[in-house]
Amino acid sequence: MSVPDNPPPAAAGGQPLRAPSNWNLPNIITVVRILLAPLFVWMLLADDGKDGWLRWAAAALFILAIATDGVDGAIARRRNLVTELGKLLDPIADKVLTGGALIALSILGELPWWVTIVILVREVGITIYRFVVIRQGVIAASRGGKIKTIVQSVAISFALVPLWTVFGDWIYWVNGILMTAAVILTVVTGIDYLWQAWKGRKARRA
Ligand SMILES: O=P(O)(O)OC[C@H](O)CO
Repeated sequence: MSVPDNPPPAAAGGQPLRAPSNWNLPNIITVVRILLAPLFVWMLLADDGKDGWLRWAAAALFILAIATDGVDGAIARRRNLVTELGKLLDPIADKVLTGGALIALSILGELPWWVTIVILVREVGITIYRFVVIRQGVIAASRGGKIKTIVQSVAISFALVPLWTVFGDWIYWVNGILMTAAVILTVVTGIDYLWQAWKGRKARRA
């Protein structure tokens, strides 16, 4: 999730207030979300992905970490704690969480590697692009990018929670449809970032 630009907070006399410190609550929440990734990946792989308590706990941890996506941004906006670091870190946290889950699912043989690779190439590519153009300001997540992350998160949650043990094998069809939607949105939104960048460059040259 990204945080929309906020006007700099102004004091009563119209003087801008000091920029918020990078080490504020929303950014700390974002860092904690990143640190949860290796933990749930380890929990998932520790028992070879078997549908025991470790699998359920790993899935619960992923859902908790990804569901707090909106929390850091909401606190940042409400308390005027929006920082450039936060805008950069937030999509990275999403990518570390979803990327970690996808790699673990592929290692377990539950998700084809090509799906993981296609998604990772797009996510890493857009992250590198953000760093390359960082001098012109951080590129916040687009609306499509936010929808993509929600669909990815739902698809990965369905793949992680061993719902087939409760509902039967038809749940694999649901997982397949969700993951297909996630891949399509991931590719389309990645192309859209590049298209917008190309249009912006062309406009600046004109
Ligand atoms: O489209 P991206 O790569 O900016 O990612 C979107 C963020 O994950 C939304 O929270």
